[in-house]
Amino acid sequence: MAPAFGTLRICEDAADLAHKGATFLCAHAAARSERTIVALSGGNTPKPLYERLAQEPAKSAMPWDRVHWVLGDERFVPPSDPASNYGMARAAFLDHVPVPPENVHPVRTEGVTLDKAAHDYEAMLQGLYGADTLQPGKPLLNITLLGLGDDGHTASLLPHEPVLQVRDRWVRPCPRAAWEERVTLTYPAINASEIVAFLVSGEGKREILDKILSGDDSFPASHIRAHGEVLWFADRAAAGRWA
Ligand SMILES: O=C1O[C@H](COP(=O)(O)O)[C@@H](O)[C@H](O)[C@H]1O
Repeated sequence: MAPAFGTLRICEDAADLAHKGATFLCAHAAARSERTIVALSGGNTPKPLYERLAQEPAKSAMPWDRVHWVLGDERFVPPSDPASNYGMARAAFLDHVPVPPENVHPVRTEGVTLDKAAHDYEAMLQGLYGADTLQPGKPLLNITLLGLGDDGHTASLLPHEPVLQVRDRWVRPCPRAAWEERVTLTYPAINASEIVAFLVSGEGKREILDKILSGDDSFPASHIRAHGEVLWFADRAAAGRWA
């Protein structure tokens, strides 16, 4: 049985998922002679993968000087807050690797309004892209890592939120999110990725992953696509009958 979209990469467990994800990221970036832009996901699942990036062999394999790191979404809290996606990525790997500071692009969450944070992040992405309009065939992001919430959300594309309807902006604030305020990349921005890699781990994600792979299109994550390929890195606990 083939997934409704994308390709499954089955991993034995969470540790194997972190290993395979980090290996994939390093290999892809190392194979490119030009700049690679990686969008990081937040939440709990990617942390072990990020920690791998700060360890050998990934630390030496990653061409740090030509990889840029952006956030797929961010909680509107200071980096020191445990909920901060940037704070988590820093603690897990960015503070421990030879990445040039100008290659790291956090969402500003202090001293600005939520709207301005989203506006400025969009402007930053447009600067990286070199245009304020997405061009057919020219990806905005090279690799976008995404998680999968048990409600089917991904990035901060939360079920029933107005941001799901946005087609003309790359970054939007999420003022009415179910949890804390957030900033998120929109469908047009995420779907302008060369590769999207979902990271899905644990039995708690089995039901939602099964629904999405089976073609249920009622969830935010069901509408993610890529210029190139969508990969599902899923451990056996999450993949269930798909493994
Ligand atoms: O893509 C994402 O997905 C997660 C789901 O997180 P997890 O903790 O269940 O792995 C989401 O909340 C996060 O902000 C986002 O980047």
